[in-house]
Amino acid sequence: MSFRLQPPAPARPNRCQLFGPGSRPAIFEKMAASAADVINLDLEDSVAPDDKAQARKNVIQAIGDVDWGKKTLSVRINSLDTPFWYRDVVDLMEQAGERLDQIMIPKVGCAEDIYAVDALVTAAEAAAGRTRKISFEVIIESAAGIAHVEDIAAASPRLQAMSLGAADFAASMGMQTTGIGGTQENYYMLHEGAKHWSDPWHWAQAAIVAACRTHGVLPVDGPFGDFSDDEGFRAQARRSATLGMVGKWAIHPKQVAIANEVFTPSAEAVAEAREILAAMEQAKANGEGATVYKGRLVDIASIKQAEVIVAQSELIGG
Ligand SMILES: CC(C)(COP(=O)(O)OP(=O)(O)OC[C@H]1O[C@@H](n2cnc3c(N)ncnc32)[C@H](O)[C@@H]1OP(=O)(O)O)[C@@H](O)C(=O)NCCC(=O)NCCSC(=O)C[C@H](O)C(=O)O
Ligand SMILES: [Mg+2]
Repeated sequence: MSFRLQPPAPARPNRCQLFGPGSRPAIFEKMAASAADVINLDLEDSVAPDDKAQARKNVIQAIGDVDWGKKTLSVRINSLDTPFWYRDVVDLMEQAGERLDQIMIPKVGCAEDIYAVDALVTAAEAAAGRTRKISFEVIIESAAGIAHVEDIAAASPRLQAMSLGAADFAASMGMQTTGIGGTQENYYMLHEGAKHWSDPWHWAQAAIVAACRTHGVLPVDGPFGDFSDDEGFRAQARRSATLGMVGKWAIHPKQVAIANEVFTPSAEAVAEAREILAAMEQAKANGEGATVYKGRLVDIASIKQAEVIVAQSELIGG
């Protein structure tokens, strides 16, 4: 470890973030009744421009009226290149009340985008006499966003989570696809005539995880658009979890259970992690830094790996 220690990410469950358009209040109670850890009420791209003002009112009313339980409640505001975002922030801060936990800032391209929202939120928060500080989450979904990802991760102490937005990211990068996440038919290696598909989202995800882990922010995988493809969603989520992401968005309620399952360590994984910790306790008692567990090396680094699994399990009450 560097002399500069890696800060911990916020200790709260973030296995699934369920989205719903702010212009569709009929689904708010269903979102609240879901098993998602985080709810994202959307004022941005799932809301048509003519519906923005009404969606804002719907969301503000629902924040106070609906019983959101212990979920993290987040509202996605409009991006900073629109005329809508400042009104989103001001109305939320002045009218939404203390139950709102988080603001999601989309299409972040540089640290200054967060600085601008932070300045507005800080002033409005003080003026409104809010006692709980609003936290931020951001979406990396542009070439500029991924180019400046580390600066963005360090931009504000309010920042708790960062997601990859595959649709806007693909558009900004000029990728030849209309798919939102998942396998891309033309992204393959050819070996002895057989196609082997690669993952075009991998490098961006890895960059996000590294930036987040450096600055104590939760890395999250964004949407998987084809909600009829459960196995495709599961495969994408498993890759994300393996890379260090803590959760994934759901754009349909049927994706919630799969995300929760993938981002909850299995009983077997937790049992194995605890056995590794026990094996290393025994090794320490024997004056050894390394030992053999099920025929493979485990050493002091293995303790940290096992602790990741145990901590993930304990966070969700396992
Ligand atoms: C995708 C949908 C438009 C589908 O809606 P619908 O046609 O109503 O689906 P179903 O008939 O299959 O619904 C079955 C029941 O589930 C309820 N429902 C639907 N959606 C939700 C939801 N999000 N949360 C809770 N409950 C929901 C229906 O009411 C049905 O209930 P019942 O009749 O009682 O059985 C819709 O799911 C939807 O709008 N999804 C969210 C879209 C969204 O928020 N998009 C923004 C995030 S993705 C993005 O922005 C891209 C990103 O930024 C990037 O760049 O990558
Ligand atoms: Mg987007």
